[in-house]
Amino acid sequence: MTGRIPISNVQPVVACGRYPAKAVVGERFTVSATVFREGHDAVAANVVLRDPDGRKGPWTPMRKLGPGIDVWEAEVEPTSEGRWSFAIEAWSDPYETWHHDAGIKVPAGLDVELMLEEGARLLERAAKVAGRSATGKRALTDAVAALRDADRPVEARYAAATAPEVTATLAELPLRDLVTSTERFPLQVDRERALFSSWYELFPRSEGSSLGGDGEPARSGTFRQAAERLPAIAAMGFDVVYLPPIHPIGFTARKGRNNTLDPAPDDPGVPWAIGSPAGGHDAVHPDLGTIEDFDSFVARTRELGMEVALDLALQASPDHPWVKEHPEWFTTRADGTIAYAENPPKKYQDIYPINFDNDPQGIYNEVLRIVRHWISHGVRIFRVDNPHTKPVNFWEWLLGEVRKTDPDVLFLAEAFTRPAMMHELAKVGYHQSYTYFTWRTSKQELVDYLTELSTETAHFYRPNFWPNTPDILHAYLQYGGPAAFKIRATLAATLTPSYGIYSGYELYEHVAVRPGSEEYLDSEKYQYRPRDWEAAEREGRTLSPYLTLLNRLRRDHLALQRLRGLRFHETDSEHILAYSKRVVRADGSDDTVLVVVNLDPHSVREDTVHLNMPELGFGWDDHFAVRDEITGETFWWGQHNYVRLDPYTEPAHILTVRKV
Ligand SMILES: O=P(O)(O)O[C@H]1O[C@H](CO)[C@@H](O[C@H]2O[C@H](CO)[C@@H](O)[C@H](O)[C@H]2O)[C@H](O)[C@H]1O
Repeated sequence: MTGRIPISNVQPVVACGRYPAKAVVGERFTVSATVFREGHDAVAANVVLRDPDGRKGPWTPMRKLGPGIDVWEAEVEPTSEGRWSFAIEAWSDPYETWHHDAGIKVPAGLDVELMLEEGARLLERAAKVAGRSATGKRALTDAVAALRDADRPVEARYAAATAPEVTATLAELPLRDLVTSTERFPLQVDRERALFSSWYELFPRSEGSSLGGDGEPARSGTFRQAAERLPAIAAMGFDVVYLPPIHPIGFTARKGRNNTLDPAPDDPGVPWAIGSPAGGHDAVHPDLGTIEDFDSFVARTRELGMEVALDLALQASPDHPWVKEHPEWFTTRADGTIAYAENPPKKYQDIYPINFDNDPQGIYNEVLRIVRHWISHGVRIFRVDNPHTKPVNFWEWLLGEVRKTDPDVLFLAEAFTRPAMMHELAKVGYHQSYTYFTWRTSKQELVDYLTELSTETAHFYRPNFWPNTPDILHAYLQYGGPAAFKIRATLAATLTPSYGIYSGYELYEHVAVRPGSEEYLDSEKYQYRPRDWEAAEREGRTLSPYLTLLNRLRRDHLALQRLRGLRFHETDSEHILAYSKRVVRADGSDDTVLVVVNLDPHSVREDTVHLNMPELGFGWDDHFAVRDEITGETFWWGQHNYVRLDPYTEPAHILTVRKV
């Protein structure tokens, strides 16, 4: 049934409240609803935010967006992790109704004494509301006396009842009639890294590895060697070190270099082909070292202020212990064979997919055991490979179980598939999700996609932007030269609060295995990839100083740590993209970053940026100082601004706004 005061279109609500909306600790976000009533009496609304213990938050009145719209909103800010809730209360506002009516009738001389007495009775009632401060009470009783003081001029009596101290007192604790509440809507509040994180993907086996040759076999790097690379990653400002699977790799149907099906004897195989006689998902590859070496790697990562994210790829090489111990976990065909996995058109001939329906309880328990095993080794983040090829209700169960014991453990969904599945995975509990960003390169594509991500889906889908991954070397990077790497890193790092790069990005690695392919030549998925980081630094062949700057700006600017608050600004050229990120804090202060990017990595582009000034907190005719954090230059900007961006020097402005 509709309540006495109708309340509809409550946001943020996911699937009618079946799943929680998402926020992180300290994230201020907008709650909104449509509220109205019959007739002409005034209505108002407020949000009731409750913490995980059910305690109510501070009184949060909502404001009406504009006349005739009936949309109300307010900002709330959860302060701790856990399952919060919120409800909207709508009510009839007798004081506001009186204020409006008396404002018309008293000056017109209509029902004057009656109106003033009705006002006095209302304020008398308001003075008795429990919890009213002594000062507030006095302001109201003084107004009551003034309203009834027939010796004063009528205007003065009316003015006393509408004085700022009276309206402020009533704003603090209003008179509320016909209070109508919605149900409580769930809100999951996670630790901040669920929203704001900077990922670096690293194959530990490549650090200190050798490709062999001259009769020498290829040699794997180890956890201990990979740990030596950690300080450089931390110095660049990354905070999550993501490791592709670290488990033993199968021999049967092992793949060779460049995804060939006839490996050389010393080809190491693909890390995602998990399982060999040395163990399965709970073991470490013997070439990488021991579990103690892994523990030291995790500890060193933490010492440097970062976290390890581990790959969770639920599939098995034909040599995985599961294949012998639990043949029922796989689908056996009529000829007795098990079909290999596919993600069409990709073929994964070296792995078997799991059939979750044959022995759900057995598989569920085994996966939970594995996840808990790695949690016990200090892993608090999992990057889940191809979650869209497993049942959604399995993920809902698994993530729910983990949340019960380890609510700080985060999961990133690597589902490159249709939006319905990507959204559902986020709704049932994934904290972050990969996106289509890698393939959105034109201005219109970026505007459309980012508008969707930062508004329509922001309350349940936290995007993580990757300019490259070991599977995706976009043509833009293959043919755009170093400028393309700068441009895509700038976009990824400033458009959304979570982004990541796969190592080698800073070295501008850009050669595809063949024209038209997005696969790297000599991909690290199939072989070791030793890199001479020091020589690249020495010779200035690295983007790492720029990445360091981007990550510093992300740490320094709250606006870059939030998804909501992104606005695009008009530009004349199809090659120039302009946007701002802005956060207004509870005390009214704000943080604003303006970014202008030349999307054309080949040519200098000049253009005019037309700023939507109110979106930046300015009037249309205001002027203000901006500092380009890349070059250190300061400009004086207003509504219309000339820009010239040269991809061979700096293809972007990252401007911090100075308010004077
Ligand atoms: O299917 P996606 O594009 O989402 O890619 C992810 O999953 C793949 C399967 O795990 C994985 O593919 C790699 O491992 C396979 C199994 O060893 C191998 O057959 C593929 O050639 C190799 O690319 C991919 O890396 C991962 O991101």
